[in-house]
Parts: sequence; structure tokens; C-alpha cells
Amino acid sequence: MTEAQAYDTDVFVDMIEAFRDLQATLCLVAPPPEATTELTATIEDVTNRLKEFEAPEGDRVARELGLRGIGHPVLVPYQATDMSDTGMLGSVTFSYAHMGSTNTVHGGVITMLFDDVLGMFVSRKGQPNSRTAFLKVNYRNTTPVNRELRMTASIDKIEGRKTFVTGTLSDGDIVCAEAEALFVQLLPGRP
Ligand SMILES: CCCCC/C=C\C/C=C\C/C=C\C/C=C\CCCC(=O)SCCNC(=O)CCNC(=O)[C@H](O)C(C)(C)COP(=O)(O)OP(=O)(O)OC[C@H]1O[C@@H](n2cnc3c(N)ncnc32)[C@H](O)[C@@H]1OP(=O)(O)O
Repeated sequence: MTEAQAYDTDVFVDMIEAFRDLQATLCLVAPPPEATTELTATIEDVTNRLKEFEAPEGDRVARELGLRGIGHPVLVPYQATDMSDTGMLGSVTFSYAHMGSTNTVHGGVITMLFDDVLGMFVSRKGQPNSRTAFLKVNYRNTTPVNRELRMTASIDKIEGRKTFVTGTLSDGDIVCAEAEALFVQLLPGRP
């Protein structure tokens, strides 16, 4: 992302937010067929318009590092509120787009959040250019949608290219899920 493009980042996040609203709304509706057909054409028009702005990797805004999940249409948006060399605190609110069964979050989405949060933390405070080797998630309680939840991440051990991390996702005093993961730094020259 170049300096000149930085100004547009907020505007892009507005578009991603609108897209997220669309995803969540899609999970709540039961439109009749005629309206569905009409709306499908509208969505296709938007997609075709966006295709005019396809850009090479590195120039694409969706995964610009400063934005993290906030700037990506599929990842879960979260805020890192505090970060030290070994620990991180954050907050996240899942939407209806992330719902599995009634008002609770789909387990796979929780795993994706952990991968992103722990991976980001390892890249910032552990070893950059690492990949997830394993990620184990324990679902301790159901996770509510539309509620601000707390996340933690900590680096437990670094051994050579290996960074071992753990994370939690909590609703007040209730632990919703816990994760432990290994990230391995890529050898030089490895794509
Ligand atoms: C939704 C779209 C998202 C798009 C994201 C795009 C870009 C991200 C941008 C910026 C990044 C910033 C932040 C990061 C944010 C998120 C992170 C997401 C990360 C991922 O989502 S990434 C995709 C999923 N991930 C894979 O696709 C990995 C496939 N895999 C491999 O690429 C190799 O497998 C690798 C590299 C893991 C290791 O390969 P290698 O050849 O370098 O090393 P080697 O095998 O020798 O292992 C060395 C030592 O690790 C031990 N070890 C290895 N694997 C182990 C295991 N599973 N369990 C226990 N120990 C293990 C060995 O036992 C040995 O240990 P020791 O040295 O003690 O003997």
C-alpha cells in the first residue's frame, strides 16, 4: 500500500462494512423469488463494477496489514486493544453472518478468528513470515453473536523457527473457546 493510497483506506473500510451488513442481512431474510432475482442482478452489477479495479497482490486493500480483519470481507473484524511482547488483548463482535445455530457463532468461524489473531500476533511479536502448523480449538461454551467479547493471545514458547501460542475468547467471565497453535517460520526462499 503506497502513501498515496492511504487516504482511501477509510473509504474502503466503509465499503467492507456495507458488504458485511449485506452478508448479515442475507442470513435474516426470506425474500420472494421475484425480489431475489432482481436483487441478484443488482449484486452482480456491483461485482462487475468492482472487477474494473482489480489490482496485483500488494496493491489490494483487502489484506493491507494495518487493517487486519477489519479490511477483509471474509475474516472476522476485531480490535487489538493492548499488546506487549508476549501478550495481547482484543475485542470482537460476531454478527448474524457468523451464526451457526440460533444466536450462537459457527465453530469454524471461531477457528478462523483464532488463526488470524494468533497469526497476526506471531507475525508482530514472534517470528514474521510464519505459517500455521497446527491449531487446536476447544469449544468450552457457545459463543453469542451481537455481543462484544474479549480475546487474549500469548506467546508461550519460541524454539528455533517454532512459535507456540495460546488464545482465549470470553464473554465476561465465561470462556467460550480456547486455542493452542504452532506457527513455523518459513525457510528463506520458501513461497
Ligand atoms: C482468508 C484469507 C486470508 C489471507 C491471508 C493472506 C496473507 C497474510 C498476510 C499477512 C500475514 C500477517 C499475519 C498473519 C495472519 C494470519 C496467519 C494465517 C496463517 C495461515 O493460515 S497459514 C495457512 C495454513 N497453513 C499452512 O498452509 C501450512 C502448511 N504447512 C507448511 O507449509 C509446512 O508444513 C510448515 C511451514 C508448517 C513447516 O514446514 P518446514 O519444511 O518449514 O519445516 P519442518 O517440516 O521441517 O518443521 C519445522 C519444525 O516444526 C515442527 N512441525 C511442523 N509441523 C508441525 C505440526 N503440524 N505439529 C507439530 N510440529 C510440527 C517440525 O517437527 C520441526 O520441528 P523440529 O525443528 O523441532 O524438528
